[in-house]
Amino acid sequence: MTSSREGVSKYIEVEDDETLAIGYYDDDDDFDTFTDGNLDCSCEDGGGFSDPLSGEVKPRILLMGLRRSGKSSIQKVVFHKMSPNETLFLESTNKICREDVSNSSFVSFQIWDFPGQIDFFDPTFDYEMIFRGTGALIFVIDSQDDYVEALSRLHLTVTRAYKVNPEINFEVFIHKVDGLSDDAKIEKQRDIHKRANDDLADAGLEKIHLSLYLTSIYDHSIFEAFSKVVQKLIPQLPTLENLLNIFISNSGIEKAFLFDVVSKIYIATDSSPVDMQTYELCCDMIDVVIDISCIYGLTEEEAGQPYDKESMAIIHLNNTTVMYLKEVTKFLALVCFLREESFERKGLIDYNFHCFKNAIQEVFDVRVKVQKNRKLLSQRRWSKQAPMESSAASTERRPIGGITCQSTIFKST
Ligand SMILES: Nc1nc2c(ncn2[C@@H]2O[C@H](COP(=O)(O)OP(=O)(O)OP(=O)(O)O)[C@@H](O)[C@H]2O)c(=O)[nH]1
Repeated sequence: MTSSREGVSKYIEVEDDETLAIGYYDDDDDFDTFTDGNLDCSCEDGGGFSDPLSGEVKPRILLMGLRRSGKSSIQKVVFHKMSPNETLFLESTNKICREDVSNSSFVSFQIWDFPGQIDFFDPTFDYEMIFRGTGALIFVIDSQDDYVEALSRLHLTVTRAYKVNPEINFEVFIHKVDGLSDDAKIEKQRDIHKRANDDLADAGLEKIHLSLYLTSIYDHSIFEAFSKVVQKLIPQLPTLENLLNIFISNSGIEKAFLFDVVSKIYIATDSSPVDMQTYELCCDMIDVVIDISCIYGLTEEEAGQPYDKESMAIIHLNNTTVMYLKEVTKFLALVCFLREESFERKGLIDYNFHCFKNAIQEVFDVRVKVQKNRKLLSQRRWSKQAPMESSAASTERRPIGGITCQSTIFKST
């Protein structure tokens, strides 16, 4: 399964304080510039879940850390399906690279991969401009290396970013933990957590919250960590969680995940705890569905979409658990875990799923409306044609939590 943009990665080169050369590296590695500066690169989506809002401001995720800590590898493995072994041949990044990830409307953001050493004192580096529009800052620490320098860099980066934008989520990936024993992992995490927080406390910045994750590109931990980072940037998350809770409790399902199929990031799950094994099984199931579909599901005339409206799969595990995957949108899948006896009421589950899908559509529609109004508002602000306070559009904004889903879900008995 590939995004429709595979092979063409969009990048941005920071040239000076104000000027950004916007363009992309194509397969022959030439940097081509968009003359009109049009950055809209969301995927076309016939399923009705595309984002028709060109010019929408997407949350920005920054990947920072020392040289060779693994930033580019993370981006390539999670978003470009690069196999972990291939990352051995990645060259060092020497300029800021930007990529738009627009798999579905809920998973839509920009990733900025920074070269190892950013000099905050370099006058040509406008870090204020960069941090101002940032949703999450991922700082990657190589756990197989001495991390004293990384910690001081983390401190400098976090304090600078916080001063510019206190809303940023600070995420620390303690990376390359594949070479460590379980005890060593816990010990490293504890030590890094303590030292980083002590440094912040010394600077009087104990209110800054750092979230720590143990990650490796050689297992699913990097996908799980990225899922959590992305989830924090989805304003509709509580609504999605709520919908999943209602769906599973009325259908006899034990656990359900809403997955972005392309990246295998789960954008929401019900409120019961997630264990790594369950998450890994879901990822494997998605791979199986896509692989089987690629091999047996595509006719020669088809342009090659292995995931579509018809996509669904049922896997019976040997512990009386059933895994059930259903297509929600062109880019989203619902993966559920349930007992065999609950699966006997498949009709009820399918009906409830239908209601769930409609509810997701409603959430999406509200989001589109909010974004449209925001765009309208900013256009008006720029053209100074209408005062901001009296804009009718602003009255249209309503909190996403206020959605009432009208679909009736039937209760499993
Ligand atoms: N063992 C292990 N190696 C990793 C992991 N992630 C990345 N690497 C390796 O780390 C090396 C550096 O990775 P890069 O992704 O180029 O690092 P970077 O941070 O982008 O480096 P710069 O571009 O120089 O800033 C590569 O050889 C990767 O194969 C991991 O999870 N485990």
